[in-house]
Amino acid sequence: MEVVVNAATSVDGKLSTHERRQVRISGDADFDRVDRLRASADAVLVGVGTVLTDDPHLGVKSEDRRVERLRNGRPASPARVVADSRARTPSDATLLNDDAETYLLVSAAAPEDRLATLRDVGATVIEAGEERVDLPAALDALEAEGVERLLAEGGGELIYSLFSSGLVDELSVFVGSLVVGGRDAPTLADGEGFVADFPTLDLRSVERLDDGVVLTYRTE
Ligand SMILES: NC(=O)c1ccc[n+]([C@@H]2O[C@H](COP(=O)([O-])OP(=O)(O)OC[C@H]3O[C@@H](n4cnc5c(N)ncnc54)[C@H](O)[C@@H]3O)[C@@H](O)[C@H]2O)c1
Ligand SMILES: Nc1nc(=O)c(N)c(NC[C@H](O)[C@H](O)[C@H](O)COP(=O)(O)O)[nH]1
Repeated sequence: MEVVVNAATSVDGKLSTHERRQVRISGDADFDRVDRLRASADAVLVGVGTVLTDDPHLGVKSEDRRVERLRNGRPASPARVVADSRARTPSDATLLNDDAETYLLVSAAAPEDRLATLRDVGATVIEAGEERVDLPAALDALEAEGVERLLAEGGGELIYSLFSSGLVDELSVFVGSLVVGGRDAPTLADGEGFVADFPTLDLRSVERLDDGVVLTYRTE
């Protein structure tokens, strides 16, 4: 499976404010680039933190791209996937609508009643891990469902875990020209943090877009 991570940060590396309030960092051209990435993916992954704060849709917005996918025998939008150890995704979350399939990656610690409620509203549940989602195992299960290209859109906890499990193949970051600040504001990679064996990246391109730059890396 090919795993592509995409996010937008401020120049100081933040994904959102210290209150975890969403900030529009990307401009229209960058959101269109994200739409193109979504259109090329079989599934889009976010952490439940992002679902709880942003209530994202994660679908392909461009009608031309939706039509092109349908013409190729694919659903108009990729499947949505949430890393959600304890099944905290609200049952009225936008990404549970009928626009595409939705997978919830949960752990053995997820309460049965929450799982039943979420299955009732159409979610497909994949269990991997005891307390927290075991991402390598969960991604193997997604691959068995036909997901060959996965786009991970954040947030910082999830992106850190993907790096720490060695699962990232490509990273693109839009760096917008603003400073968000805040020692507790989410950054591109949060989690515990590395103290050695830092993942190193191979810078492949630098592109000026909107009022910022897009940096694209492959992992080594
Ligand atoms: N600017 C951007 O590109 C961008 C993108 C996405 C999110 N955001 C922002 O990021 C913030 C949310 O990020 P976050 O870091 O709080 O949450 P997150 O979206 O990374 O979700 C983290 C949660 O996922 C669950 N999870 C399950 N298994 C996990 C695993 N193996 N590893 C890590 N997490 C696992 C846990 O409950 C964890 O708390 C919001 O403020 C949102 O607006 C910004
Ligand atoms: N690329 C990007 N630029 C930003 O400036 C920003 N704030 C996000 N934030 C990620 C956000 O949390 C969601 O994951 C989706 O960007 C929302 O997607 P929808 O429009 O609901 O499909 N992402």
